[in-house]
Amino acid sequence: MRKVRRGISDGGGNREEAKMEEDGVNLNWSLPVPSVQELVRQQRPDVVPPRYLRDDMVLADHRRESSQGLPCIDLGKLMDPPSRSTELHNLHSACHQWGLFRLVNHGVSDEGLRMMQENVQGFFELPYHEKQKSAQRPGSLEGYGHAFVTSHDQKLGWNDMIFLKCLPNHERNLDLWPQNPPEFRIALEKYSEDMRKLAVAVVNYIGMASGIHEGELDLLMKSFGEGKFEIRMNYYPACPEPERVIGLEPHADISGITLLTECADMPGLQVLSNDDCWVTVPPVHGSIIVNLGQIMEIYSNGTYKAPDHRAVVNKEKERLSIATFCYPSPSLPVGPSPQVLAATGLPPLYQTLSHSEYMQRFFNRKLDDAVPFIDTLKM
Ligand SMILES: O=C(O)CCC(=O)C(=O)O
Ligand SMILES: [Fe+2]
Repeated sequence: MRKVRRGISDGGGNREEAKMEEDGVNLNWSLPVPSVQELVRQQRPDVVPPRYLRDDMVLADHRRESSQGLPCIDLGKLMDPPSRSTELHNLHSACHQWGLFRLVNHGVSDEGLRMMQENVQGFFELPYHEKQKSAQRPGSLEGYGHAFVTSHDQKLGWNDMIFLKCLPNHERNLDLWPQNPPEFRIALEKYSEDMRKLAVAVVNYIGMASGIHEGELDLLMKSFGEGKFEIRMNYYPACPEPERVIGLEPHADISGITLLTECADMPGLQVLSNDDCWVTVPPVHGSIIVNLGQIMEIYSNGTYKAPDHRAVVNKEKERLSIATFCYPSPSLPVGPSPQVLAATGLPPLYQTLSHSEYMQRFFNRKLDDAVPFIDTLKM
């Protein structure tokens, strides 16, 4: 069993949580907590306030390894018939061993990436009261705030975020979309379209690499083309004691795949390797990090993995990242691929659920550290 908690922040079994569980209240919301960016800006602390201290988790776990060996996949080579089969083989190993890879030649224009990154940076540079116009409303995770804070004494990540539903269009809550910087909305619309196109292409090749073909492959691509795209923009301020906090705590995404870009060249993302080391994924200008989410781990019947990853922070400078969570259409059940099962001759490791049941199980699950979410879906 995996050691790392999945998907949800530390809560530690206190009274509020126990009560929420009794009441059947789900976790698709977050308590308002102070902005870390404001805390740093106003107080310029020399030491980290107690609520952010994660000595328990971070120090025990702070072995680092070089990034050598992290896979890099070239989408141009996948698209080009003469180089395809070698690159599919590399993609298969990347998804199997890491569940994460750097993608180059991805076809998203530098201009599109830059415009989005500048607008995200511009949003976080606004005065607090301006950002608060997009603040999360009670009972929802969408908007400017924090995710998965469910009790008043819960430890916090060194992070502020804004989380917005982008596609399909009718899922947008435009009242939460910042009007400032003035080009933010245009940039986000364009970026989410770019991410949709890219996700369809990436999923096509991940499907091929896992041995899926014809009708099922078409269905997989179509369902990502019609899928849900949700974007989380993260701001991690510089921290006086970076080794004592965590930017974003270890988790695996519940998406199909996640496409991650970074606004500058500050490292922070780390992925857990097969031999349990946190490996830094250094930013490389213009590339996009792809990590598999738990829907793809289930779809591949466990052949591919949704890796545990986390973000650490540093003393020198803030770091900003943009994570696009790409989900297949809710009409596609979440379960092992019939063609993968047929090709491997293995029994299904996971149950097949409707998309809404999968999401409900995630948000309604018990805050039980011992069992990672994906393991609760095993047969
Ligand atoms: O900031 C990062 O590099 C990681 C972001 C992430 O994992 C997430 O938002 O789910
Ligand atoms: Fe993530």
